[in-house]
Amino acid sequence: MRLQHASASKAPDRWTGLAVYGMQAAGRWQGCVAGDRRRLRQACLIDAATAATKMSLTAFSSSGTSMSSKCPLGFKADRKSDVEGCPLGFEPEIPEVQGGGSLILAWQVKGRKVLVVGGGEVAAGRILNLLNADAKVTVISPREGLNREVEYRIEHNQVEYFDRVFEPSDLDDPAITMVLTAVDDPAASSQIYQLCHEKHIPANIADVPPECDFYFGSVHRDGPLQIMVSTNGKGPRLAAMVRKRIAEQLPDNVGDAIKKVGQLRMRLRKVAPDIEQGPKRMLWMSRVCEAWTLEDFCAMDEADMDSLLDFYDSGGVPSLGQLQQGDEPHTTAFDGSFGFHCGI
Ligand SMILES: C[C@@]1(CC(=O)O)c2cc3[nH]c(cc4nc(cc5[nH]c(cc(n2)[C@H]1CCC(=O)O)[C@@](C)(CC(=O)O)[C@@H]5CCC(=O)O)C(CC(=O)O)=C4CCC(=O)O)c(CCC(=O)O)c3CC(=O)O
Ligand SMILES: NC(=O)C1=CN([C@@H]2O[C@H](COP(=O)(O)OP(=O)(O)OC[C@H]3O[C@@H](n4cnc5c(N)ncnc54)[C@H](O)[C@@H]3O)[C@@H](O)[C@H]2O)C=CC1
Repeated sequence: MRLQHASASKAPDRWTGLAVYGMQAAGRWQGCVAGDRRRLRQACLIDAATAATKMSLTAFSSSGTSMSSKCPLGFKADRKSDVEGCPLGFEPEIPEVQGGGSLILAWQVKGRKVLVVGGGEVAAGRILNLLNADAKVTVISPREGLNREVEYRIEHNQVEYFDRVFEPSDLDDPAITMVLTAVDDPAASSQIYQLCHEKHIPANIADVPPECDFYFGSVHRDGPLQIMVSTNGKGPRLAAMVRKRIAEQLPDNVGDAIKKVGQLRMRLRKVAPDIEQGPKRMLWMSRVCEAWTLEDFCAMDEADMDSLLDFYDSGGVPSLGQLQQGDEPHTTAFDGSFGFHCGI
């Protein structure tokens, strides 16, 4: 019998804390993976190919719950004591809760009705954010207070417009998904918030953070890429500074690179459409993303994409350079080792 402990080394930021134990008994490899639930799910993906061919993998969550239901290939479930009895032991890594933050989401408002009250500079920024997300925007604000940008949106029919102050009946339309106020009248702001609250309409009241169901953040946009920075109300101007610093670090055409990855993923789904292919598809796509740099994706063209997809069946992941030199896919099956070695 031979014992082997292998921990992930390829991408330590992602895999720290994951341990894979392999044991060879009667000529057959038995493996168990120790780590938290998230890592176990990743581990199950990593080892999908291996398990299907060479390993019998047993996975446990840190609470001892069997992970079999989560494992794409239905790994054999067993008892936690088997892990505890594992000669190398393990330290499950449980993410620490850091309360006081916001739940950052990418809200899909496409085609939904959003009411903006106010037509000044802050409203102009809100309207742009909404139009960028394909929302149907209604603006309510007296004409004399309109900012030039808001006037432009109205003139070009990019928004629906009512030339008057807010009235409570403006909230009667059940199609209203969200309300944003940016007015220079604190009493009006609080009244609108109260009404939205009663009607369960999520609202952002620009001048009153405690009366916001959600805050805006500083957003970097490049095609499909959006990066939002929030300081949770502490320093909005700093949010903009951090956003600019992050954007400076990115390759110029990273938005295009992301579009291309989107195409690659769609084409991959055509090459491997079956639901059972899901784990292999995700594993291969993850490996490509880890092996290639952002700059590689920026440089990838249609022909590279086609050649790359030719490697999917074998599970191989060529570098961009290899693709461009015309390397052919290997015919041998992918061993599933994903950068760590289990001595199989
Ligand atoms: C809580 C929040 C609620 C919300 O608006 O959703 C909020 C609240 C308030 N902002 C105020 C002031 C300023 N806000 C900005 C700029 C931005 N403010 C944004 C978001 C947020 N602002 C939310 C928290 C987000 C976070 O903390 O991360 C950004 C990120 C996004 C956006 O607005 O789209 C956008 C930068 C976008 C970019 O440039 O990329 C500037 C700078 C400038 O205009 O250049 C100033 C002046 C300088 C200063 O005061 O710091 C005031 C005081 C008003 C007063 O004193 O009267 C309040 C109310 C209060 O704090 O009480
Ligand atoms: N959250 C944020 O990022 C920021 C918030 N603010 C706050 O946002 C608010 C708006 O700021 P600005 O756009 O610079 O002001 P602004 O004075 O340029 O615009 C206010 C707009 O609200 C309209 N308005 C006033 N009362 C109204 C009502 N009852 N119904 C409909 N429209 C009405 C005015 O006609 C005008 O178009 C201010 O209270 C300001 O303190 C200011 C800077 C940043």
